[in-house]
Amino acid sequence: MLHLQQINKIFNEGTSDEKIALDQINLTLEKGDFVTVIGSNGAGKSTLMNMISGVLSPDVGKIQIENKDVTRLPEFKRSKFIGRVFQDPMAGTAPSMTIEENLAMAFSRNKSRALRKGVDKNRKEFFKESLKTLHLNLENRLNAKVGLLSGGERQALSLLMATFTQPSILLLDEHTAALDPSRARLITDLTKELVEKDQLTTIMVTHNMQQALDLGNRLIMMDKGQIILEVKEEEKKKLTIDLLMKEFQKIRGETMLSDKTLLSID
Ligand SMILES: Nc1ncnc2c1ncn2[C@@H]1O[C@H](COP(=O)(O)OP(=O)(O)OP(=O)(O)O)[C@@H](O)[C@H]1O
Repeated sequence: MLHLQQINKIFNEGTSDEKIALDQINLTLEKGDFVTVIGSNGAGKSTLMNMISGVLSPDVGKIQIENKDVTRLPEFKRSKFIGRVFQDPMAGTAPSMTIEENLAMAFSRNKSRALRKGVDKNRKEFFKESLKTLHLNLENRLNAKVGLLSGGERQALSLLMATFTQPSILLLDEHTAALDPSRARLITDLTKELVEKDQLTTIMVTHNMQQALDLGNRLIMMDKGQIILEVKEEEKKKLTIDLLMKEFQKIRGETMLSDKTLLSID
């Protein structure tokens, strides 16, 4: 479904600004896997998302989506495989267009898949039915300009637009971080519902550990461009924030120890 093989990304290579953003990343997601990604600032989480969506290409390594090698496929050609929701509620929708126009735009981006589902003829009905799943009464506001919606409503719409054509991969990039707690909860619940409904293969970056534990069947922790911890299924269900913190501490402790070792060698 998604296969990342030996992905490396170095920014400003060979300069004093050199930064290894991704270091030998190997990751395979099966259909329906929902992976939450945590890690400290600068760990490489956004770079990983940009690599999968095609915003960036790897220096070394291979990316496959649905068994197709997309490593050198530009973002606009990859978009038919990918749905993405960003942190900023303003990023995923066009404010001067109506809800219906926004949905139509998202729909046509992934038309071939959607057409196969035979929904093109009854598009308006399909949009309304899809909007109902948000429980925000937006199905009765098809002609409202999206710029008039609240942040939470816009983020819910972005989530719907990213998912309703059933992308091969759904990327959620701290998509609840800019919302107040009650709206964040609403979007978290919606995410769970929409992803489970269609068994979408999903990667979600979050700084909220509880959210990382509550959602998904897998969790990865990144640090300094590497995946340093992977937890799956039953093991993930048993995880707590405390355990995660201890694990994080342990791993970072080891890292600090090796830094000290290096310093002492110097
Ligand atoms: N375009 C770029 N040019 C130079 N360095 C970059 C670029 N993008 C990212 N980096 C660096 O690569 C490293 C990984 O960055 P990335 O944004 O992927 O981290 P992150 O885990 O998403 O962090 P955060 O949680 O703070 O958003 C960081 O050290 C960052 O400064």
